[in-house]
Amino acid sequence: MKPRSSAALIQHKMGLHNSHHKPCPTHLQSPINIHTRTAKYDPSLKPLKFSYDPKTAKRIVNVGHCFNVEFEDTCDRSVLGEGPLTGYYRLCQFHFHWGSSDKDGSEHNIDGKLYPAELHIVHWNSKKYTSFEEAAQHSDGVAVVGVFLKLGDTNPVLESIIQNLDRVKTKGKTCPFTEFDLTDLLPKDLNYWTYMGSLTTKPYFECVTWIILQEAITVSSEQLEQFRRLQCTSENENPSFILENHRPVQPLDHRVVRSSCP
Ligand SMILES: NS(=O)(=O)c1ccc(NCc2ccco2)cc1
Ligand SMILES: [Zn+2]
Repeated sequence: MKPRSSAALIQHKMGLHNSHHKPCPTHLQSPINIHTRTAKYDPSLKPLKFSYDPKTAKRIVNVGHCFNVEFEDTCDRSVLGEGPLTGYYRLCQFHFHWGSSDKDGSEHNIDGKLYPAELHIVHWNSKKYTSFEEAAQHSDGVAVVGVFLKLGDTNPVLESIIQNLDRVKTKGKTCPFTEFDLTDLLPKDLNYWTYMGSLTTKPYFECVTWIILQEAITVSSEQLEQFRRLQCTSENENPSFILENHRPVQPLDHRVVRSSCP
């Protein structure tokens, strides 16, 4: 790259490196492709600390573009702490993203590799804010743990969720779902990548500290088929199915992905 003159350097530093003299906006959108060789090991990153109370599991809701497993989040009984976070974040729900075939479905990619599905465990900063909706308006408001699902044997813990899906087949339906230990769904190895990003569905707020686990959990092809039998229509409409609900990857811009291990 040709050397910059001092004037051009100053302009560049001030972000005036374009003709219309406005700094070009950087987007902090998610998901992204994680280029593992460019991720930077950060020894100051702490191990993740999951403190989930199975009694806070409440219900499963078909929200139209996916299903949410919701938790009681009126107090700090199930929280995620440490890791890249300051303080602890309160668990509010988890959900999945999947594709119309086993060839794609995850939102984040690893070195361009797509997984057939991705689990998102959603938490919000209950020390500073009073609800998820309020927290989602702030850059330090939300923390989402992403876990890849890879094709393999039937996952018995996933099965305990999937066996309820015929009770929430259509949009808006709910069913009780209690006494669930979410830590049973996590992989053994809790090493992670982390970066600042956004919600991957409307309203796409740039409020998320993303924490992507490096080890995947398994899901069988038959279990993925059950996800695709959920309907995005309500019970009195002609049925159409949630065949896929994953967002394409977004530009990384100047963001750096950090890794908890070298
Ligand atoms: N896929 S995800 O984990 O990034 C995610 C998580 C949560 C919401 N919530 C959507 C919402 C409602 C009010 C404000 O925001 C949307 C997307
Ligand atoms: Zn999600």
